[in-house]
Amino acid sequence: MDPSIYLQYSPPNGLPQESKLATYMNHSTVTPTRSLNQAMSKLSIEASPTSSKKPMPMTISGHVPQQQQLIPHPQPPPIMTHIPPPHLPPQALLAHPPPQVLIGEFVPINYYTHTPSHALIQESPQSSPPTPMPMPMPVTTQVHQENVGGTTYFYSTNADSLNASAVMNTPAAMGPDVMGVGVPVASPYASQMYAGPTSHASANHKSGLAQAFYMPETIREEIYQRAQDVFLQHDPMAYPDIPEVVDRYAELVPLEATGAHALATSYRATHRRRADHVALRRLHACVGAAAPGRVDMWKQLDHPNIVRLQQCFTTKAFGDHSLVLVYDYHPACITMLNKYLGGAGGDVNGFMDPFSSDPDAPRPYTHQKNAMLRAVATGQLLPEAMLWSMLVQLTSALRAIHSHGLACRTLEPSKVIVNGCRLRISWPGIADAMHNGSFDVIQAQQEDLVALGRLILSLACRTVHCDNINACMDLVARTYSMDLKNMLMYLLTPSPNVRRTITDIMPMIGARFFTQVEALERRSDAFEEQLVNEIDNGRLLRILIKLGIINERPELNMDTSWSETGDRYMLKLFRDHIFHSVTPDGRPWLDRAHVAAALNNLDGGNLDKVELMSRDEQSVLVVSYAELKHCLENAYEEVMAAAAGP
Ligand SMILES: Nc1ncnc2c1ncn2[C@@H]1O[C@H](COP(=O)(O)OP(=O)(O)OP(=O)(O)O)[C@@H](O)[C@H]1O
Repeated sequence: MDPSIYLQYSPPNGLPQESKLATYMNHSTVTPTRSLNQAMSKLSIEASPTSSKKPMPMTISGHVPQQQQLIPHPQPPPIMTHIPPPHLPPQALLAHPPPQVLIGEFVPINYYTHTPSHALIQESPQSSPPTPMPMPMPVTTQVHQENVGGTTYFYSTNADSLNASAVMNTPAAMGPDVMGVGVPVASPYASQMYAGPTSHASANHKSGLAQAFYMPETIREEIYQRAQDVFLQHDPMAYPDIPEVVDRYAELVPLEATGAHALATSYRATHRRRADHVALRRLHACVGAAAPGRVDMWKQLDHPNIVRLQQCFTTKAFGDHSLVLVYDYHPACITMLNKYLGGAGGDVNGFMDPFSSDPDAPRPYTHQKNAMLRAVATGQLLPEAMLWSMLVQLTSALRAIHSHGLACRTLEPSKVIVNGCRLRISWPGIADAMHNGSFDVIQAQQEDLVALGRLILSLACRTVHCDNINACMDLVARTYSMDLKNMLMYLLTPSPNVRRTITDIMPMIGARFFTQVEALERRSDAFEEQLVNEIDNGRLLRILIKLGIINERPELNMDTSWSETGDRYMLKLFRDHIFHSVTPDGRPWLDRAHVAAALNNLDGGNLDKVELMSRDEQSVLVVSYAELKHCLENAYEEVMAAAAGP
């Protein structure tokens, strides 16, 4: 706008020419998008409809507020107090999580506590997702101002905006229900609006709408634990014998304490170029080369219940002729032995090794029986559903291995790792890498089935000392179903004349496959829902980044007042509105729902109005989020253009 036009008008409570607000009103409406420019040309300017208000011709991207918005505020707020627009619920980004209930580790049916849906409605009646609005066109408009109790209010008015509002209220814009023809109308801004929680998530699993916005504690804990594991710093001086670099890998950290005469050692390492983590299994002084054919077959095997073998190489970096196998690294995993069987001691009750030199140590049979009875008495036996879940996962892994013409040969509690409710066979292919001689694969596969039976029996009795099969089966029969007992009997009693296959036990698992599938579906629902929230959080973060880049920028293109004038001044006031609002008695008003709602409205660029008060509390500007979004886009484009250079 030509400043002379502005100077012609000097209202009694008008803005001084150098006012920052005036610089906003003077701002250019050149929009960053071509379509908006084209739309602008179709719009016309109309005179102010209300004679009581003083027209100030200016160019502003905005819309005529509804009639009631033009009526002066009867009691203008004496201080900067903003009432939060109640349209949108807060996002997960912005608050501490409420407590969650962990339900079932292996059968993760429910990640949330249940609450009837009426509770949700009471808690936050205005939490429905906003109606996406069409993008306002930058139009030449008129601004009215009025002074109420010493505060000047500015409104933009324009007949075209009224038309825009009218368009908003057409049946087509209101969606299929209003139109009554069932034709959904897609909003071009749907991707920018928070869609709210899904009905199945909020109605079935949560104890309040607030929980819809925060990640369930179980998921958060799992993810934090993994991150913690990955970012754990190790002192390189603590492992002086470990080489700095082994082949393409560096930063080796032992995964376990090993004795001086260990035959194998495991490390976490980092790929020097890709920077991702891997798990290395080093076989000490392994002179014979690995059987290349079978190791290659293991590399082909990609299964969710088997740790993937990436490569295998020999090295002298450790001072001997070591064979190193490289596997995918699964952070924060724990061996089944440590998790369910009490670690190296071998049972969950922490009894001593029955073969120890201690004369008071219980003898194997007594020890075994005591361990089992103690587990029953103290309620430490695992739920049957969990055992079936493990059986399904391990059976699935063995099925993949056997169908590749391989045999596991190392299925034991210390060679299965657990991550949450996922089991994986760890260090697969080690036996084939160590012994390159030929062996009977069919026989080895039969032994895998027995090993599977022993593993499940150990878990059922919560002890690795399962040599007395009869006593163990007794316990299983007393505690678990006949189906489980029959399955274990089948696995543990090989018949020399009958060749069994892993598929033979599938009918014995039967409908429990469905239970497992349902549990996984529920788990994936829970994760998907969190993903939706995180996508929205990312959107809010991006808009915050844009605001941060613009607000308080010391200078742009040698203009030191850039961030304080024009569009940027509006954004500064908006930043105050979001983050620096105060209560009527002057205390900071900290409402994260307000922050999230304001950012969502800004991102959506809808036509709702927001009152922005200048810091001297002399003026209040009533603008739509659409205008603010326009200001944001303009200012950000300016910064980007400056960053790109001439
Ligand atoms: N792929 C993997 N990713 C991350 N950690 C793993 C992986 N495989 C195994 N681990 C972890 O490495 C550690 C050592 O595993 P390892 O199999 O060497 O255990 P172990 O009981 O000491 O067996 P062994 O006596 O045969 O060495 C365990 O804590 C296990 O959780």
